[in-house]
Amino acid sequence: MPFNVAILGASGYTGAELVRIIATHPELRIVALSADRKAGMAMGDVFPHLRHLDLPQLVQTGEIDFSGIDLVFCALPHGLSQALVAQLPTHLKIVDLGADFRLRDPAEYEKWYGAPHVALDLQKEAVYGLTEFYRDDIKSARLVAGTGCNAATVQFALRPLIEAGVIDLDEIICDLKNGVSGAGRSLKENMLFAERSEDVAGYSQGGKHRHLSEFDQEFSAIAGRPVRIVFTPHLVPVNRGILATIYLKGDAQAVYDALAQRYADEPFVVVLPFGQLPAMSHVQGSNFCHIGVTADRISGRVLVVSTLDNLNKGSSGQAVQNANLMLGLDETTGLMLAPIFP
Ligand SMILES: NC(=O)C1=CN([C@@H]2O[C@H](COP(=O)(O)OP(=O)(O)OC[C@H]3O[C@@H](n4cnc5c(N)ncnc54)[C@H](OP(=O)(O)O)[C@@H]3O)[C@@H](O)[C@H]2O)C=CC1
Ligand SMILES: CC(=O)N[C@@H](CCC(=O)OP(=O)(O)O)C(=O)O
Repeated sequence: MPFNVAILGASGYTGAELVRIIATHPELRIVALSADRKAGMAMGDVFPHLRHLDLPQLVQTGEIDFSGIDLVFCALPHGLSQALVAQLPTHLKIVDLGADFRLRDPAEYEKWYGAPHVALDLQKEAVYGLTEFYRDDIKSARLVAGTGCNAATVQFALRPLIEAGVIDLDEIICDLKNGVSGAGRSLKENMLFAERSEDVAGYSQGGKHRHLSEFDQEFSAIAGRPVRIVFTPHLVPVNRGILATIYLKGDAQAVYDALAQRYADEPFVVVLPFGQLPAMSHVQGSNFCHIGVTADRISGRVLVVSTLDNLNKGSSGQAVQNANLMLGLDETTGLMLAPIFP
C-alpha cells in the first residue's frame, strides 16, 4: 500500500517539482494539492507539463481532509507554515520546504526573518533537513525543516572540511550563482525576462542574505566556536541551478581527500576527480550534488565548487529523500533519475 501524501503550495515551483518527482515514486500517492490564488483549478491547467497525470484538483488548504493522509509537504512562502502546522492533526509527518523551522534559536529566526516565531514547541522538535548529515534524526522525526537551497549547496562543500579541520575557518569566501526559479513563481518586477536575461547581478551582499543564519548555526556547531563566512549570491539568467565557488586556505589534496572520503558512500553527492570542476548543467533536473576541488597557483589556496538544482536537491528532491527516511523507505526511492542534458 503506498503512503498518501498532500502537497500544500502545489501551484508554486517547488510544489510542481514535488509532483513531477512523486509521479514516478512507487511508494507515494498524491491525494491532495493545495493552492491559494489558483485554488479551484486543475493542476494540468496551471502546469501543462503535468497534464498527463491523474491528479487531485487544487483546493484551499482548509478544504483538505487530512484523516487518511500520512505525510504533508509544505511548499508555502516563508512564515506561513509555523501557524499552519500547529493546527494540523498530530498523526501527520511534515516536511516543510521553507525557512520556518530551520533555525534552532528563536532570536536568530526573528533577527533574519523579521517576525517572532509563533510555534516554538514545533521549532524545538524540528530536525534540520540536510539528509546526508541528519539522517538518523530524520528517520524518527515528525517534522523536518528543509534547508535553504543556497545553504545546501555551500554546506555540502564545507561541512566535511570544517569537520576534518583542513581549512582556515577565518578565511572562507563563497561566491554563488543561482537561477531565477529560486525566487518562486509569483510576479516580481526584478524577475522579468527583460531584467534578468543577459544580465548577472549580486544581491544581499555584505552579509545580508538570510541563509547566513543557517551557515552560522551549522558551521559554528561543527567547529565548536563561531564561524562566519563571506557569502555573495548572484542571479544568473538560467531557470534552475546553483553553483557555489568557494575560496579557501588549506592544502588542496587534504581538502580533496576529506570530501572524497566523506561522500564515498553517498548516493547523491558526487566528488569529481581532483582538478575537475562541475557545471550546473551536470545536475539540472536531478537530486545530485557535484563537487570539484582544484589547487590555485598560489600555494595554500584551494578552490571548491559545488553545484545542485535548487528545485530538486535544493528543495523538492531533498524533501522526498527526507520523506523516504521518515516513512521507513529506502532513501533513494523515486530519486535516481539522471539529470537532463543538454
Ligand atoms: N524556489 C526554490 O528554489 C526554493 C524554495 N524553497 C522554499 O519553498 C517554499 C516554496 O517556494 P516556491 O515553490 O519557490 O514558491 P512559489 O511562490 O513558487 O509558490 C508558493 C506557493 O504557495 C501558495 N501560497 C502563497 N500564499 C499563500 C497563502 N497565503 N496561503 C496558502 N498558500 C499560499 C501559492 O499558491 P498560489 O500560486 O495559488 O497563490 C503557491 O502554491 C518557500 O518557503 C521557499 O522559500 C526552498 C528551497 C528552494
Ligand atoms: C533567486 C533567488 O532569489 N533565490 C533565493 C533562494 C531562496 C530559497 O529558495 O531558499 P529559501 O527557502 O530560504 O527561500 C534567494 O537567494 O533568496
